[in-house]
Amino acid sequence: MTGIKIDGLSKKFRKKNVLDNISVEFKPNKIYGLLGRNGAGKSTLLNIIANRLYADQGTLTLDDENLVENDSALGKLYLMNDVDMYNKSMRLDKIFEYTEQFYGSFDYEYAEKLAERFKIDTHQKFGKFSTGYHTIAKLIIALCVPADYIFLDEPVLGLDANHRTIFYEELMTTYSERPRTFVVATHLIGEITNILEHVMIVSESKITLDEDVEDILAKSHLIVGPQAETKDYVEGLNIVGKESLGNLQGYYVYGDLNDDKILPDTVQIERVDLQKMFIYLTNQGGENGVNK
Ligand SMILES: Nc1ncnc2c1ncn2[C@@H]1O[C@H](COP(=O)(O)OP(=O)(O)OP(=O)(O)O)[C@@H](O)[C@H]1O
Repeated sequence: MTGIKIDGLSKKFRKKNVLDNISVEFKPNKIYGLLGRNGAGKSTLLNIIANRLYADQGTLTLDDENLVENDSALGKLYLMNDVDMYNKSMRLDKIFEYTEQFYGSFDYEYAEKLAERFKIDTHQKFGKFSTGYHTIAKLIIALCVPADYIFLDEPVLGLDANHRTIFYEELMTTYSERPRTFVVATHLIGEITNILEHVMIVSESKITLDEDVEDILAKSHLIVGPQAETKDYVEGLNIVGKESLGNLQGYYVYGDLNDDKILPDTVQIERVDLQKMFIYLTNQGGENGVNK
């Protein structure tokens, strides 16, 4: 099992490069975050993987098999996004059956448990759900299909705080009970941070970060102290963000610190809030991309 491999993928809309020569891998049994600002190209990438759009260039494979127009490989993945694949007049429980026909099985027991937790009526017609319940209906399907690669494009849009919490809890539970790969694309970094194992950032048509969260943490530093000394200490380092903390200045640095420089007594290296680091790294990209 080698996972999904994307090599040299490019996509233009009219003359605009949306994805430019991207190479990434999604390995089995891992939770990925695909982060990036609005319009960065996250949905385009997921749509290409799921064959809903075609790339201009590049190769896509799943366990070394070509993923383009290959039903057996496509049956191993599922994409949930804002496009509705279902007839509005179909009841949710009928959609479960329809999904089973396509994917070969469906976890009805878990779907029922999720329906109870979210308090959704599975006899309701798909087109009759409120915005939040519409998303919940699609999330239940995504968590109950037997696919090995589940892509969730902005999965919590329209959900209230309580429903978002249930979703994150259930994602973790189902992942531990039946490991598979989840790729969560979002520009709302906040609450998702704690459940990610690997993060990719899309910015200006490139992947500007592709690392395990553990490694990102090891490379992330917050240097805090009086303005002049701190500025002097961080000079030449890869500063990705800056904030004032009362009379003190904080610099978010991604990458190695300078071992040859002595840290002044007044300056400290503090624990980084990962959520903030992702926001800075996501906003950066382009010329100052962290991998450049
Ligand atoms: N069918 C299309 N025709 C023309 N341009 C498109 C099309 N789909 C996407 N784009 C453009 O491609 C770029 C990337 O869009 P995409 O939806 O992939 O971004 P995203 O990262 O998913 O953004 P968001 O977080 O806002 O959903 C945007 O500039 C968008 O306007």
